[in-house]
Amino acid sequence: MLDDKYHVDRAVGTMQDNKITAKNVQVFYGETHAIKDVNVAISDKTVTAFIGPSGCGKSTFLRCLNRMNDTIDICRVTGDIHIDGEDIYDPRVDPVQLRAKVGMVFQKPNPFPKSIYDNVAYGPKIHGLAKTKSDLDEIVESSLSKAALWNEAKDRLHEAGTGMSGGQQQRLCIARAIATAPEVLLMDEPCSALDPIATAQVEELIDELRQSFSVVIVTHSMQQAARVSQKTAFFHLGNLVEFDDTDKIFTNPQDPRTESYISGRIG
Ligand SMILES: Nc1ncnc2c1ncn2[C@@H]1O[C@H](COP(=O)(O)OP(=O)(O)OP(=O)(O)O)[C@@H](O)[C@H]1O
Repeated sequence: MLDDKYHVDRAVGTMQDNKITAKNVQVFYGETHAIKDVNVAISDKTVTAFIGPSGCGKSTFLRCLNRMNDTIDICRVTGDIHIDGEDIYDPRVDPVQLRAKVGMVFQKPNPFPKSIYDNVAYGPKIHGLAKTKSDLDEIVESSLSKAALWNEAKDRLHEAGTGMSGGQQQRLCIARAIATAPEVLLMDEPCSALDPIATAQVEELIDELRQSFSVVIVTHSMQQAARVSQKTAFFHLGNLVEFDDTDKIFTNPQDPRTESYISGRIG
C-alpha cells in the first residue's frame, strides 16, 4: 500500500515544477481550526483562484503564503510552505523581506496618505532597490505603467494617492505591490470595492501580470475566477476540496461539494 507521503507528493507535484508548495498546512485561531491539512502546488506565471463559501478559509490560507497571519496574535500555522524551494517559515526568513517578494493587494484600496509617487517609491526605498533618484523615477514609472496607471498618473505624481478614484487607487496599490519586484502577487478580493469598469480594468491587468508573476486571487465571484484564472482551488469548511484547471472545475468538477457550490446550492 502507498504511504501518506506518496499521496502528499502526488497532490503537490515535484518541487521544481512549482513556485509555491504547501504541505500539511493547518491554521488555528485559538480553538478554531480554520485550515485543515491543505496540500497544494501553485505554478509560476499562472493565475490561481481560491473560491468557496464565506468563512471556508480562503483568505486565511492566502495570508499563510506571505506570513501575514504572523501579525494575528491568536493565529498558529503548522506544516510546510516552500517558495522556490525555500521554507518561508524558517526562523531565518525575515517576514518583511518575504512580503517584498510575495506582494499583497487587499480588498479595499489602501494607499498610504502620501503622494502617488511616494506610494510607489516607498517599498523600493526601504528595500534599497534604487541607488539614485533617477533609478527610483524609473521604478515608479515602470510600476505605474505595468499597473496600467501611468497615463492617468503621470501629470499628478505629487498629488495625494487618496485623491484618486477607487479603481485608480486599487491600481495604485497594485503598482505599489509590484514596485519591489515581487515574484508572487496575492490578491484578496481585489475588485470587491470596484465598479464594473474598474473591475474589468483590474482583471485585464491581472492577465498581463501573469506574464511576470504567479498571481493568487481570492474571489467571491465565480465569473471572475472563470475569467481570470487558469487554476482554481475550491475550499469548504477549512478543507481544500478540489484543485484543478479552472475549466475543469467549472465544467466537470469531481467532488459533489464543488458541484453544489458552482451550481449555487451551497454558499
Ligand atoms: N483574525 C481572526 N481571528 C479569529 N478567527 C478568524 C480570524 N480570521 C478568520 N477567522 C476565522 O477563520 C475561519 C476562516 O476565515 P477566512 O476569513 O479565512 O474565510 P474566507 O473564506 O476568506 O471568508 P470570506 O469569504 O467571508 O472572506 C472563519 O471561521 C473565521 O471566523
